[in-house]
Formats: sequence, C-alpha cells, structure tokens
Amino acid sequence: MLNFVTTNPGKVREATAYLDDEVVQFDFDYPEVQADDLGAVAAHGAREAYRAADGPVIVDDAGLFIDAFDGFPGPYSSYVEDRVGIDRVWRMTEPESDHGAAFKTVIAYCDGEGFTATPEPGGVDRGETPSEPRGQDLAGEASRGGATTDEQVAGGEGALPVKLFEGRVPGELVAPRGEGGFGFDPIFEHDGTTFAEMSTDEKNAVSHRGRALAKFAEWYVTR
Ligand SMILES: O=P(O)(O)OP(=O)(O)OP(=O)(O)OC[C@H]1O[C@@H](n2cnc3c(O)ncnc32)[C@H](O)[C@@H]1O
Repeated sequence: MLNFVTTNPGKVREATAYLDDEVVQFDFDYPEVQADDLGAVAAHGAREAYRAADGPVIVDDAGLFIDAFDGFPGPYSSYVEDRVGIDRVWRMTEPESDHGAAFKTVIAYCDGEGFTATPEPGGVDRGETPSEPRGQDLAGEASRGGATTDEQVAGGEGALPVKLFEGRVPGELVAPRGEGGFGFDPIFEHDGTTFAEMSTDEKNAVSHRGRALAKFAEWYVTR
C-alpha cells in the first residue's frame, strides 16, 4: 500500500489508474516550503509526511509554467488557481504572442530507508520519456546543479533519503474547453485536445504526472 500525500483527489485518481499497488489518499496538509524548485518542495513534503504516515509515501508537487511569463506561476500554481482563477490566467496570456506552456511535476518517494539505485551524475532524473525509470538518491548530499535548492532537496546531514521522479509535458494555453480533470486542465491543450477533454487514461498517457508515475512505477516494482 502506498500513501499519496495530497489534498487533491484528482492526483490520486491518476495514480490509481497507473499503479498496480493500492494507492490511498493521505490527506496531510504539510507546510509547503517556499521554493522555486518543485523538487525541493516535494522532497520536504515527503519527509514531513513520512513521519506522520504509517508506511511509504509519495508526494507530487506540480505546476503550470507559462513561457510568456518566464515560467509563472510554476511552483505557485495552486495559489494562483485559487486567487486568480484559470479564466483570468487565460485572459492574461491571450494578448501575448506566445501561448506556449508546460506542466511539470516532481514525485518524491520516501519510505525511511536508503536506496540502492546508482545516482545519475548531474542531478535528479529529469528525462521526459516514460521509458526512463531512474530516480536519484538524495540522502544527505547536495547532488544537483541548481543555484538555490540543493540543500533543501538534500535536506541536510542525516536527512531521510528521498527519491525524485520528474515529468514534463509541453502544450499551449487556450480558452477553456472540457469538463474533466482538475486545476488548469481546461486551458491546457496538448496535440489539439485540452486535458479537460481527455479521460484519465488519455491524460495519463501524455501528461507530466503520467510520465513521472511511469518512471516511479518502473523503479518501484524493481527496487
Ligand atoms: O499540494 P497537494 O495537496 O498535492 O494539492 P495541490 O492541488 O495544491 O497540488 P500542488 O501544490 O502540486 O499544486 C499544483 C497546482 O498546479 C496545477 N496543476 C498541477 N497538476 C495539474 C494537472 O495535472 N492538471 C491541471 N492543473 C494542475 C493545479 O492548479 C494545482 O493546484
């Protein structure tokens, strides 16, 4: 059994559709660290949640990165969805010449144990294809090239190990269409279809979360 630490049932639906193991929503609203890096936020959350949960946990920190706004709202997407709303985010983007955007997610796994997989030189597994099942051990080592977040990801000396899996999907922002999904799905179009017009399985097949879950699932069964 795997605890998916989230207040968002949409994320759990997507993970359940993907993983063979039983996935249970663990509604634990951990204090999110303020960081420009999804990995740092997810790693921190996974450690906090593991201490509160009875078993292994995954935390997914995700966001919408809009090209015209240099990646805004990124890690602050949940806040912007609540305070600004997806209609106004679309209206802000509409006058821009570039409507490009990407969803990104980092899944952090923690079970209180160390991991045996070999760390990849150069950082967290940032590949995009579901066929790359590698994560990285981040216990107590500042192993990434980023400027501000190495220490937050590594968690300092003696910190519980976490393993990170990233997924990204490019797309275009459009006027809202569709009833499915959650969050910014109605204004995010990929290959002519918004995520809100897709079924959960269709979205998982191409989405940031699906890609990260694929990497996680492949590692999880063989770890
Ligand atoms: O933190 P938890 O409790 O898991 O739930 P959350 O929904 O607040 O999750 P995040 O902190 O990861 O915030 C991500 C925000 O990014 C947006 N988002 C992330 N993944 C998305 C997806 O697959 N489809 C649409 N919007 C998404 C949405 O606005 C989320 O609120």
